[in-house]
Amino acid sequence: MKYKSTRGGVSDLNFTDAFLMGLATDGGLIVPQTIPNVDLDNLRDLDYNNLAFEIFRLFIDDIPYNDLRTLIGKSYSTFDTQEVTPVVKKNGLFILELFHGPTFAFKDVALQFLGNLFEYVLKKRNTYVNVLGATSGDTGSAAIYGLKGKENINIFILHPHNKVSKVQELQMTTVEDVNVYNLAIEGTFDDCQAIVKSIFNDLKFKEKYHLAAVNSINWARILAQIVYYFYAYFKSGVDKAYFSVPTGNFGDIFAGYMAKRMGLPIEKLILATNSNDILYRFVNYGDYSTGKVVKTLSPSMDIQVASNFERYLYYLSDENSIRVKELMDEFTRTKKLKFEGDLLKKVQLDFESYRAGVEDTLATIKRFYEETGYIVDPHTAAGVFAAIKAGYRDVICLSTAHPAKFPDAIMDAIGAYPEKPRAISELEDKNKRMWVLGNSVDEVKKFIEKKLQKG
Ligand SMILES: Cc1ncc(COP(=O)(O)O)c(C=O)c1O
Ligand SMILES: N[C@@H](CCOP(=O)(O)O)C(=O)O
Repeated sequence: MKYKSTRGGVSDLNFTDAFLMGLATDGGLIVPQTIPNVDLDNLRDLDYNNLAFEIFRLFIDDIPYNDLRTLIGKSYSTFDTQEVTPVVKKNGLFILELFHGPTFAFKDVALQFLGNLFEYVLKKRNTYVNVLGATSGDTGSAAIYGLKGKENINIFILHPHNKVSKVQELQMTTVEDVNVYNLAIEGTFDDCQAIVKSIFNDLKFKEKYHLAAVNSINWARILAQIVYYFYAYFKSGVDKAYFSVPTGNFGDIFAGYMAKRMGLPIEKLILATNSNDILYRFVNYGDYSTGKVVKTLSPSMDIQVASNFERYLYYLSDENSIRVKELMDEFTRTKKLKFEGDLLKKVQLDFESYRAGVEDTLATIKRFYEETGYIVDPHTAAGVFAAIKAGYRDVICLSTAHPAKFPDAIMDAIGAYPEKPRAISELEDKNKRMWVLGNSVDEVKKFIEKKLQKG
């Protein structure tokens, strides 16, 4: 399998080079040059690790199979269930529980693998990386847990200061390994993501400091997330699948789109947003224009500019890189894109979208709890809200985080705190380490330079 950029300036990369490149050097996102088709019958009865192996090997042909199996086994041995992503049925909905990893959010599924993959690749190539990432709360902790203490890796994670949940902040800032740097930026997640992309686009700086990516701009993230769509489809036993996906950066739902393109019978991808509704407006009205980021009960989805939108745009434009580049340049200039007619109809064949405001989120947590005794976190609640609105039978809702990461929202909804896993309750007593920086590319660059020169 070879990889190329959505903007056409990079092509014929093998998987490992695509993985290390992260953001393509022409500013685009990396995609596979072809999309493999799967034979569902060969995958149907596999356990999670074997399913992951069968899917990964369609996209990775430069890592020996035995090593790939070992990496997968090591990555998912840290989950609290062998199923890795179990599926439970509640009130006519399937809940795909993606929060059984070390940081209790779906990001662990990919980032446990990426941590081990970095370690493996760096050893093979006898080199090092400095990982740079942006987080609205969950990617940061999952990446830190995936990479902390690993040799030849430093990790710099930017989060919006005071805009992530208390538990999310503690998960990131209580890790004391010397290779971990938490930077709290005086801005929004969009600002953090823009700083990170701007630094990656400074190719001299990127090369000089061996920068690498852990956000979903890295193709390996998407790849690892494709697996659980297959897993949930087989576990649920549905014939045609409807997936409801709480969405912010468009990475998770894009993995579902890829699964569909690989032959998984997905009838519809239901895209759930919170009040930061740019993707809801895109799907329903063809209006992809940025608004102001607002703070909600689901902070990890408090995003306007969705990183992976460009990957979808590439397929929506029939893999026309010139068109993608034109559209992305227009978006950079005007902060808006408009889609109409047949193009919008094409979007609506794949997706439908609903927006859960604060009251919808609270009411969904409450109602679902009263009817089933099961507590969903505020992000999952947006997906459950959307699934109920859509009204299809047997929708599979991606449960992207454990409710204990957002105890205050749960208290507001049901009048009680969710049970805390020990790893979360222990956080309060630990030492914290973070640096508060302005919303400035230069400040972040200077910070990185200073820390790396010292080290
Ligand atoms: C708990 C949770 N749910 C949903 C999302 C949205 O996922 P994506 O950004 O892949 O659209 C995020 C952030 O990525 C998250 O942390
Ligand atoms: N919601 C995410 C934002 C970053 O998304 P990513 O999937 O591109 O890493 C978070 O929790 O950090």
